[in-house]
Amino acid sequence: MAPSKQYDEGGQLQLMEADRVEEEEECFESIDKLISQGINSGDVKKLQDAGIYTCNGLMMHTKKSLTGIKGLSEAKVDKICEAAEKLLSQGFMTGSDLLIKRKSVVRITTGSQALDELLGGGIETLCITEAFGEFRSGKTQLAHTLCVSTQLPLHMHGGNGKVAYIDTEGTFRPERIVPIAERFGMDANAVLDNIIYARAYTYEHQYNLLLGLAAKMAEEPFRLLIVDSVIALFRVDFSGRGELAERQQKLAQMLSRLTKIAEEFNVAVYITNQVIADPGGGMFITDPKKPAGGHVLAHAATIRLMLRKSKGEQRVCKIFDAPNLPEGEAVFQITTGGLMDVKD
Ligand SMILES: Nc1ncnc2c1ncn2[C@@H]1O[C@H](COP(=O)(O)OP(=O)(O)OP(=O)(O)O)[C@@H](O)[C@H]1O
Repeated sequence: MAPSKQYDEGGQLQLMEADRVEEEEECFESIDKLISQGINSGDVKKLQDAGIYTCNGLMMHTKKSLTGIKGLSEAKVDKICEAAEKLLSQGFMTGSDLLIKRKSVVRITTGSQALDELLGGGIETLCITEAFGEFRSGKTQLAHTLCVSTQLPLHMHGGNGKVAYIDTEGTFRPERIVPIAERFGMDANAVLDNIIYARAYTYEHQYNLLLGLAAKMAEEPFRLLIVDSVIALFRVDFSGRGELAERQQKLAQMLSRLTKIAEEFNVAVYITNQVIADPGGGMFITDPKKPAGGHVLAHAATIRLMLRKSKGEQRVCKIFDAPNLPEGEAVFQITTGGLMDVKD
């Protein structure tokens, strides 16, 4: 479908944020800047072809993996890394500097004030937030709401950015976006145009999509990446105990990629996870279910949320694990306009 004329002329983000651009500051150094440090453009192109679009992203690769790129010798890689180090001041920083860096964290509203308060303001950029829970507990509906709220301006608790959505189960519904956008007073077509969507069919496909995203994120202001669900394809593509070690290793690689994207582009990463029966949970535990993915997922996700059904369209979110949030629960409801507070 051709984009609407209104979108051609500006787009939702530009329309809503024309007067607030000063709040945005680029959080990364483009890989092209290496040219000013004496690296030839052919070698920069090789890095881009390998999915590396920023100097920050480059520093997240080991030299071993960089020499694996066709045409880059060890000597070249050393020179490239030296040049990137000059552009970035990485290494130790003071606590105060880190506090300033943390100020760039954006918190994106979930649509429910109660849930936002539980989360300290909303879904955070620079880290991975995981939601797990049984089917119909609201994981995908939260993803849909975030697709819209991320595009709100910062003063409306949005992220003023675009959204990338990787769907492994085929549950994304663009038609759900329309009433959610209307609820926030946004133009639904523009909102849909600011979401890039890909359906993944294998875990390898899922990983390759992440590699391709770096190019897009280096060019346009993204603020949210959704992977719904992060684990489903791993559970299909690897079977049995015999393949468990390999599955966990590949899952760790994928999650490491997600963490790096979050930090490289100041993006919020929202992933959904499934629950599995926990026979070790003991007979006194009323609902012996635990998140899938084991320790690998537990370590990668910074904020882990457990969703469960309550009466009617009401759902409960519990902080399962988070470094700086107190334990607690929030009740919200799923409506046509997305997640909202429960009205008494
Ligand atoms: N338009 C709507 N209005 C109100 N509630 C809705 C609407 N669309 C979906 N829901 C509610 O959302 C629920 C589905 O939630 P969701 O798809 O987020 O579940 P999930 O946790 O992702 O589950 P799964 O693991 O099956 O993907 C439905 O059961 C329904 O109650």
